[in-house]
Amino acid sequence: MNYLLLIDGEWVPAINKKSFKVTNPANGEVIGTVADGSADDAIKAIDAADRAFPVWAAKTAKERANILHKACVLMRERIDELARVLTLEQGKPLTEAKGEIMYAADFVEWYAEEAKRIYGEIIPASHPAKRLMVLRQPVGVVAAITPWNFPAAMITRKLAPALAAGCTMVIKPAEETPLTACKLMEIFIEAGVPAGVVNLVTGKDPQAIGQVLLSDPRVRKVTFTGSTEVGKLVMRQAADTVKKISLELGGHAPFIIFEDADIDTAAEQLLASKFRNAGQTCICTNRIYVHEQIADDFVEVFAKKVQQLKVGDGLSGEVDIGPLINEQALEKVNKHVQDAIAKGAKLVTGGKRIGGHLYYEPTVLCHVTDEMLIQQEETFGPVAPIQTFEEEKEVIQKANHTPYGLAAYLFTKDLARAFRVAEALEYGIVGVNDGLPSAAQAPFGGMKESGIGREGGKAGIEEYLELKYISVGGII
Ligand SMILES: NC(=O)c1ccc[n+]([C@@H]2O[C@H](COP(=O)([O-])OP(=O)(O)OC[C@H]3O[C@@H](n4cnc5c(N)ncnc54)[C@H](O)[C@@H]3O)[C@@H](O)[C@H]2O)c1
Ligand SMILES: O=C[C@H](O)CS(=O)(=O)O
Repeated sequence: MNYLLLIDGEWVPAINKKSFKVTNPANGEVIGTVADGSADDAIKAIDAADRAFPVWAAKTAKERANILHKACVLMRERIDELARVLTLEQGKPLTEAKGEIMYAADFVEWYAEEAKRIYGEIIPASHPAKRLMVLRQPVGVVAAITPWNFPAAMITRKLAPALAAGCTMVIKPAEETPLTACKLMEIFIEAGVPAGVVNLVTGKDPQAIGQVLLSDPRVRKVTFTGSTEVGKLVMRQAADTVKKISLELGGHAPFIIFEDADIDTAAEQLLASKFRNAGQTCICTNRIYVHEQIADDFVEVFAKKVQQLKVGDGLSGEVDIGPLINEQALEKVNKHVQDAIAKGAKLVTGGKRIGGHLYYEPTVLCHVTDEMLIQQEETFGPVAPIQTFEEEKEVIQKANHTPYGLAAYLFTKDLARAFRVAEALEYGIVGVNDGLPSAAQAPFGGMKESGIGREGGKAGIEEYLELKYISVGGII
């Protein structure tokens, strides 16, 4: 697979004619090459998006919706091809990759429908000769910067509402997973997206491309998904031209299991929340709080399930956990495990690298304390650190004691406690007896240093719209 940049409806080489290799994290093999775009290519892409904006914005909602519906159909028809490329470059098991493609297509379907419901308002005037109204209009050219862990869904979660609203877009995908982005562009072109409406600038140097996307005054909106560290940098750079901004950043999810919870259900849901994508999702559980009354039983049940997990190449059949994305990621995971053990945690299962490549054993630690790095930093790997608690108020304080505020989980059969605790948790997403809350029709996003804005659901399209208030006088 060898791809170029998509600019103004054409696949073109980078101006510097450079390209870079894409490798399979399961074995290090080269699986393709893509253009190594730079600042000059980003400028050309913005030129194209700027030219295309008035024409795309002038299309009817139905015309935009029809194209999005077609793209969704094509994604679902090509799920096997898309999922295989996604697993090859990102590493997740094929079943998870297919799940991601379905999830990504759901955003396209949802916003194909929402495109036709961008309603305005008529406001009762306080003067008889006036008429007050509000229009919702597309923001304009959007820059999208996306991460490697969900290379399809993190693009369509932005592209679909932006196109539905009438915006045009320049996308810079993660350098680790550009091929899925290229495949998606082929689909949107085939679905009928006109030249220049969506542009793709791949590159090994995100800073050079980002610098242009974040400073060009023609870009009126930046939507970023990635680490909190880079998100802060993006926010600073976007401030100089006062761009609208959406940030979907890091998380550090607490998973609270009360004494009345069903142990097997909580263990199954924790397995899903913790080990999906080898623990490389922004809403993966990162801290586990089990009530002291059930802690021993829970750890025994959970550890047995973890030991059943199969680790290997995501393309090789029945695998539950694929490789981590790169050496740095694996080193961080191992650092968290070794730090915890050095500070008194007990290793229940796992705890080491497997073989010569980027595989790490699914790991459970108990007797974890707040002083350990794993309780403070986003691990982004297959490690489940467990500590106990006694009182509801205590565990809520612990759960909220973090700069992050993306997702949290609680398990109880007590309805009053479910609402009391869910309302007290300082997180944008709360799973109550549910370890997998994400859905295209729901608003996804965080509080505090986990982000600004929401993606998905009704809220997700507002990020790409400007409200215009029109006051008409002299109507006698
Ligand atoms: N909240 C969410 O919805 C969500 C979803 C997925 C991932 N994430 C978070 O993303 C992180 C993992 O993804 P990642 O490793 O790709 O994050 P990252 O911040 O390293 O990179 C994200 C994107 O930013 C680009 N980038 C990096 N430095 C840049 C710069 N100086 N200027 C412009 N762009 C730059 C990268 O090339 C990539 O496209 C985790 O923290 C995870 O929690 C959050
Ligand atoms: O990692 C970030 C994704 O947003 C996770 S999810 O697939 O949306 O739950």
